Amino acid sequence: MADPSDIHDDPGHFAPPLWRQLQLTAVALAAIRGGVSGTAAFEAVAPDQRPGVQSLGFQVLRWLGRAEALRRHLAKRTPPPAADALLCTALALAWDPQRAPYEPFTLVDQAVEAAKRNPGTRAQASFVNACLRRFLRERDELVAATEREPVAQWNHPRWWIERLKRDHPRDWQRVLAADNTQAPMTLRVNPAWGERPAYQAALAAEGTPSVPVAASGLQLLRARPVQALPGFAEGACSVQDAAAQLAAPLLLEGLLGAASGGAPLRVLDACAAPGGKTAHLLELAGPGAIELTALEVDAARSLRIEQTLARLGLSARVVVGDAVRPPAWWDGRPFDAILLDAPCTASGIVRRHPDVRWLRRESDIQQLALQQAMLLAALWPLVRPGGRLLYCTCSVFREEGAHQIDAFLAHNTDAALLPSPGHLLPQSGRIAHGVQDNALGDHDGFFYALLEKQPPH
Ligand SMILES: C[S@@+](CC[C@H](N)C(=O)[O-])C[C@H]1O[C@@H](n2cnc3c(N)ncnc32)[C@H](O)[C@@H]1O
Repeated sequence: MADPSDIHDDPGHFAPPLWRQLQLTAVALAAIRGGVSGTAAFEAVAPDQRPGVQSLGFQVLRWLGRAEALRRHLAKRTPPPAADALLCTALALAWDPQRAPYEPFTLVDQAVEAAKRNPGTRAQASFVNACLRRFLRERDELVAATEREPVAQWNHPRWWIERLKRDHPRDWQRVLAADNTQAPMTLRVNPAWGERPAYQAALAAEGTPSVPVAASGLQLLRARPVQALPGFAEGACSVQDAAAQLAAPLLLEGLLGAASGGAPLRVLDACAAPGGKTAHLLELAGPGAIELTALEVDAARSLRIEQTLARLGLSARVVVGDAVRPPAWWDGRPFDAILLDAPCTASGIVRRHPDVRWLRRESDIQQLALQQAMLLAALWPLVRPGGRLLYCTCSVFREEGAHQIDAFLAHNTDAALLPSPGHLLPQSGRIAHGVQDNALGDHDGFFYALLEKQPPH
């Protein structure tokens, strides 16, 4: 999937009339309901209109459970998809006056205008008008009537809520609440450019205050387009969530410098695109310290690794291949360290991808867990005795995290679990609110397990 850090719901500079933005937002919602990813749905919007539409769209996706519940109360029969998407768009934006981006009556007026001006919804314009005017009159009663429905209350599918209750009985409510917040923009400073305090000062000089996170990160107090960041095009920094910034140090710390005879460490990044963690491994190791292979099954996505590395002035051996089938791409020499950032449900990065919860099916978890187990089984033989494999996913579900590793350890007696973060739950705000796993403040949900291969007896 796309790099989670690519997306920021930062309102744009140019804004077309609100009715047009609502139309485009509803089109994106209809596409997502049809199975298109949020990234693709918003990329289909013209570039000058995209920031505003994406900002509205993210808000709609965060409150879609509530909007759909309200729509069911307002209309017994589901209207045609285009009209339903527009109705739900307006309801998601207007249901809570505290969070509404415009006055609710303005949103209603403009949604009706949007319905009238689109030939695909014109026939339902008076129906949309009637539903939304009734919503304005009876808002408090309608909202109260939906309050007891978990999907309306938490804005996640029912199965997701149940799964979180089971997986994180103490923290499920906090995780769901965090999922519905807007994630901050977090950067990783490239040490080849300079020290973190120097980059923080450069940002501050341009009016962007920030706070340090993780070992080399900065959390911006106000998001900015990446091209406006000082030195971005020249590789001064990368956009990467604080939890994702743990991967490279976890894998390399203790190994760097301890390698045999000063030879570079042989490192494999097995699921590498778009290359965020590949680049961090190279930055952390410094020139010549590691010999890195970045493997990616998707040829088109592998180009993004090349682009990431070129911008940062780094280099690796980028290989298109399937990690489950090493004979096709492996030279037979064991690796000192392998990063397995496995494909997963992405249930930990819902703040940055609010569409994910609506696109996933519960059966995806099992399917992805099977893929992850196959990747682990295929890559473990490639680790040298005494070497390491770091398994990670951006998922909060235990089947893709702790349960996966428990099963792996039960079947691989030569594997030992080194001290690892385990499940990091997504959290918004700088202050830890008692989610015990978290020590970083504000970050996405991740799972990390660092495995060491025991030398043969
Ligand atoms: C979670 S993303 C990796 C993100 C990346 N590590 C980063 O930090 O920028 C998972 C990647 O694994 C790739 N992938 C999935 N199955 C694979 C396989 N069997 N072999 C190699 N790559 C695979 C996907 O195409 C996707 O690009």
